[in-house]
Amino acid sequence: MSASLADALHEGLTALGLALDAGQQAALLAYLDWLARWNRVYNLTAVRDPREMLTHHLLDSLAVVAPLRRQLAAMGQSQGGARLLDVGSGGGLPGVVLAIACPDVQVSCVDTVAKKALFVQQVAAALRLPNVRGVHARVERLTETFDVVTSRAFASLADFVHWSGAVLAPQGVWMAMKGKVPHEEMAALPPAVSVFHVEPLTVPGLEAQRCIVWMRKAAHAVADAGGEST
Ligand SMILES: C[S@@+](CC[C@H](N)C(=O)[O-])C[C@H]1O[C@@H](n2cnc3c(N)ncnc32)[C@H](O)[C@@H]1O
Repeated sequence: MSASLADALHEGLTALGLALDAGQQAALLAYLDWLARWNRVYNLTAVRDPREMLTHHLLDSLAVVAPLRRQLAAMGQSQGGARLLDVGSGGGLPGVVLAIACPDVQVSCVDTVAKKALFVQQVAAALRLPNVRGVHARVERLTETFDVVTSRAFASLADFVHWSGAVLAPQGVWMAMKGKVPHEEMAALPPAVSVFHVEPLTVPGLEAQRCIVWMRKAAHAVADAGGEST
């Protein structure tokens, strides 16, 4: 990767207020390199220019790191041991980026397309990321539970929570990465799901609007399901 990409990443991290060490920054650039090189074979992303990929994919995903850390702290979850599922992860966005930035969080990236899950597995091995794995499955078929279930460019909020409801731990949270605040999608959510925060994001170098829609299972829904605290 060129020095200018490394500089651009460094600038982006500074703008986001994220302190990642040299090893983490090198891993992010190596991941970008993998994405760029394997894009044609795996059809991972429509964005092909490395500089654009840095902004649209890496920095876009890195923008949720600080909010994620704050949320885990609020949940009383030290990052160590927290389990995160990235639904419809494709080439590992945001899952691989979050795994690099938060080495104590255990990240699973699930996708229905085998070659995408395989790509994540290959990246995890090549970059020596023991806390990330690619899972080839429909999210509806998974049986484990997770503290945080996230997605980016995946589905409407209603479909996202419907398909991943069974894998969210009773006290867990959904972290949906969205563009503009999706008022209509929020209005279409079932009563068993409550939005507790809509968090605006600023992505360095990106003009477009971004936000996180934080959701959890409504208290009555957890009680009805006989849920217990994690
Ligand atoms: C538009 S891509 C987004 C990829 C990535 N999150 C990103 O931001 O670049 C949506 C992905 O969801 C996957 N997908 C669709 N339905 C799924 C399901 N039920 N379970 C798991 N993955 C699914 C697709 O195979 C596709 O890779």
